[in-house]
Amino acid sequence: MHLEVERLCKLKADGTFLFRDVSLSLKDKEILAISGPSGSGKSTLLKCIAQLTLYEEGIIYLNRKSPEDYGIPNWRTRVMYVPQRAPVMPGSPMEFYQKMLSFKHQRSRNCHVDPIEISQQDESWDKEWNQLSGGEIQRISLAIALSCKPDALLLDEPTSALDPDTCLLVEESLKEYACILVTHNPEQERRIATNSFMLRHHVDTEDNADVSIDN
Ligand SMILES: Nc1ncnc2c1ncn2[C@@H]1O[C@H](COP(=O)(O)OP(=O)(O)OP(=O)(O)O)[C@@H](O)[C@H]1O
Repeated sequence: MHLEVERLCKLKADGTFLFRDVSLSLKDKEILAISGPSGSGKSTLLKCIAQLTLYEEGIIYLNRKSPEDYGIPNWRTRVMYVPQRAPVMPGSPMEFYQKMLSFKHQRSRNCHVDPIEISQQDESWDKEWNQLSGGEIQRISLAIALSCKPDALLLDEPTSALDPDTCLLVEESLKEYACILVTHNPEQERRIATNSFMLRHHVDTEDNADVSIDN
């Protein structure tokens, strides 16, 4: 697996750069940590890579194929974004998971593992989403994503609502995957990141690239 991002640029609504010329590379079992101040564009960067948000310039490849080569729905099952907070949804996590499995692009991948086993919390799966704690929602959302075995996981502060012990458990489980992970926790970055960068507020001077990481 090789995910490559080359010179990705994203403009804000006012026409100035949110970030400019971000380049990065991710391979199997690597964890790339992204830190940086609030509003510097970390979540937006992940959403651009997942093809959930448009960007102005740049190219993204998975195994040398573009999102268009895969088709966007297929790309999103392979390069999967997990938001910091799951949107409020009706029903239970199990209903959500069953529905997700019925989507053509998930069905065709046919490589799911049991998310209940991954989450190690049987009792939460049949409750309504709105009866779960922030930490329970975070663990279940991550377990659903891991169970789909995406090629790359794009994780937006995946442990921000977890207690320290659960956080360490989740970190251990991530080491098997290729992840780009947004974190505000320098200790977490030290514990699990194989590579890292800080996204700062963009200063618009000539040829001012924000990040370039090449493995
Ligand atoms: N699709 C979009 N197009 C243009 N600008 C956007 C888009 N989505 C978000 N933004 C703007 O980009 C800025 C950065 O938002 P983003 O959520 O990416 O920051 P962040 O670094 O993840 O912040 P935090 O650490 O607080 O979560 C915000 O000002 C937001 O309004």
